[in-house]
Amino acid sequence: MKALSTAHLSIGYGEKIIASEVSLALQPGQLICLLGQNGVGKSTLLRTLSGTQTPLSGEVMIGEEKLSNMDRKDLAKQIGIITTDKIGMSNMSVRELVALGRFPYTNWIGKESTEDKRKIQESIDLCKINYIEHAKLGTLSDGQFQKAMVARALAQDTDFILMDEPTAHLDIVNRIDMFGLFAAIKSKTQKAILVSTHELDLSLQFADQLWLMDFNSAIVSGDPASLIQSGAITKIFHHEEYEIDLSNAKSMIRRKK
Ligand SMILES: Nc1ncnc2c1ncn2[C@@H]1O[C@H](COP(=O)(O)OP(=O)(O)OP(=O)(O)O)[C@@H](O)[C@H]1O
Repeated sequence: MKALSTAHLSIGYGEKIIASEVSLALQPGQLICLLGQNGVGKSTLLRTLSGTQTPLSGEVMIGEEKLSNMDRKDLAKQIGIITTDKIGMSNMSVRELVALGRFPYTNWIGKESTEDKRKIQESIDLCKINYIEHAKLGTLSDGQFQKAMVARALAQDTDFILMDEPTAHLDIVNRIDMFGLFAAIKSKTQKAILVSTHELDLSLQFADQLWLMDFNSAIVSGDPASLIQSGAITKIFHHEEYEIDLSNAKSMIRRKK
């Protein structure tokens, strides 16, 4: 499996540059959390890495191949993206949503092959949503819906899964559950997962690497322990009156004995 990487990448909108000279790589089997304050550009970076937004300059690549040279269907076989957009298909069942992940593989009639059926079932099993397989999307809780969206991305069977704030609106139990799911997917499938999130404590606990975005600064990457030690994390969440105490951050959540 190849890496998703960037070279001399600038991201933004027209004259508005959000980040430039971005040099990052997402490797197979890695769970990376992208952290930063509201409005710093996390969604913009995720969209650009997924090929849904055009870079201002520079390139995003899979191995040696430029995303800009790939057609949409090939790209959809390599990168899956889950955004916070609520899809307006409340009458669709969970299984039907997951099956949508197979769209880059199905033929023009859209008929499911044995392989499609197997991938759909595997994804539903891994996300442990069998009990709501036939439920309509409109009847799901936010947590159930998010898991169904992850299952859809899994069914798409891409090497890279990018997620934009997948735990927004979830309670603490479901947030832990989601991050546990990402870790399980990573270990079982060796897929590369990039999650944009505001969950600092869970990111420190579960991520192999963090990418830290700050205004008017280069994106900093590294493993959680070294970024705590270097002060890089407290720097991006600076506040005039408060400071983040990370001395116990990694021990907030513990696996039960
Ligand atoms: N379509 C757009 N056109 C112009 N500017 C935009 C557009 N979308 C976002 N922006 C701006 O780009 C900047 C980065 O936005 P982005 O949504 O990437 O931030 P974010 O880090 O994901 O924020 P949050 O944590 O609040 O979701 C913001 O200043 C935002 O206003």
